[in-house]
Amino acid sequence: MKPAIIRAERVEKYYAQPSENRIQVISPTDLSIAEGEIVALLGPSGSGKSTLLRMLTGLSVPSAGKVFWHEKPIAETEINVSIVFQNFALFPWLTVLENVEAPLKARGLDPIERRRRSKHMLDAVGLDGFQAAYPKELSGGMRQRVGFARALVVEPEVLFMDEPFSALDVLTAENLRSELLELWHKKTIPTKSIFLVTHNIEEAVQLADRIIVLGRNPGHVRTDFRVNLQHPRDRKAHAFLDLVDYIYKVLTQPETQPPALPRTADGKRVRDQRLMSYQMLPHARPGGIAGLLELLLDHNGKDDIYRLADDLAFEIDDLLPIVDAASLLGFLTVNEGDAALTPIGIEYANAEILRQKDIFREVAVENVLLLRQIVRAIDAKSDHTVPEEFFHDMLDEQFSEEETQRQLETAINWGRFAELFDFDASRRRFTHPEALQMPPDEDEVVA
Ligand SMILES: Nc1ncnc2c1ncn2[C@@H]1O[C@H](COP(=O)(O)OP(=O)(O)OP(=O)(O)O)[C@@H](O)[C@H]1O
Repeated sequence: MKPAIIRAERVEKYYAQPSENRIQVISPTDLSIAEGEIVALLGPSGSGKSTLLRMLTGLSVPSAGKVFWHEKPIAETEINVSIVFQNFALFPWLTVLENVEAPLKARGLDPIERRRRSKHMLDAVGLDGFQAAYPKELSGGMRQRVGFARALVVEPEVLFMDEPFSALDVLTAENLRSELLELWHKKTIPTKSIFLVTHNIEEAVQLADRIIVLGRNPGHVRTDFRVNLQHPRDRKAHAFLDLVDYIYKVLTQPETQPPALPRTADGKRVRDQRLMSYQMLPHARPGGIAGLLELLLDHNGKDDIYRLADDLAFEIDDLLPIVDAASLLGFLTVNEGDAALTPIGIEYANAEILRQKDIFREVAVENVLLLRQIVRAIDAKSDHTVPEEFFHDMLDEQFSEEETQRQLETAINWGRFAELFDFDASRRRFTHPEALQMPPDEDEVVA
């Protein structure tokens, strides 16, 4: 095996919370990127893909562990990487040519040389003739070509890409992917390795020599394997589909053997989200859950999750939260990448909307601690209202601020659908579902 260009040794990332606790985003992880390979990093939303990319590129300092560039600590050496972002991240006030020249200017290259190199790179990505255009005049696909040209013009040893094709339409993305592969295989670019973060399984199998799949809570490597398929890869070939299916299985299979609970260097308590008192609610809407169950019913109550995603033209990131939510509520079970309806799931899929609400209410209270607590708190209060802040403060012991907001949004959404409670957005209070509109506070009354 070729020597590593970048090597991460037991890197981890955690974030401090207002309390003593810390949120562990990445548990201690070893990972290396070697010369000559395209590595794809897959994983569900929130598994820490971007966080890992940022640590490998030196953009973010690990909370513990080390990252080496050619075996030297990354902070102590000059590294040669560039990153292509999902949202292009171009400078809108600069022309296409000036955007591509920008990193060379930052590296102090003289104007003639930087213009020569930039024009050459614009030609290579098919943008000759667009040098004087501004980003806003270009389509998404063209903008991302500029993104590629700007990343490649510095001749990075490792090219990092964070979901570079996901903001593009299917055909444009396909086109750019094959052009990138061509540049790579024909060695038009001197880049020695490519590291791609994606949530698109087929994209990973199409491009990568090696695929790493992350799991969540906290982020950790679930599998890391080589893809030994010849290029160009045939998406319909058995070997291709087998790999796609395998990755789906890994992503949908519950992890029965959790890795050891991490410890921080200074001995502070690190929370493992698996051991939290609140389970993380998957962000799915009741309508989406019902849609999935109905589709499964049409498929005789059981099907491969990969096939379901294909039927729905969903990407795994869109489908997984719905599958997770349906599983949490007891509507289906997941085994070896297959989802199967449970008896209550079958009843739900066949029911009319009012009966669906009744069933949802029962299973939600039974299975979701947060909803149970909200209902109990409303019942216990004489005015039958509870401030959102109360639950916010409990949740943010365990989740980031952003995730706390998302958890509350999902709880409100589910609670409203099941008519367990209502939410008064102006007062930020949970209320009884049949509560009469409260009169405004006296000081809010305008005389
Ligand atoms: N500053 C922060 N403070 C607390 N938690 C954070 C912070 N930044 C990120 N996180 C958490 O880290 C986790 C991993 O985030 P990250 O963006 O790396 O995941 P991802 O796999 O790239 O997700 P996606 O596919 O949705 O982009 C998330 O749960 C996120 O809420």
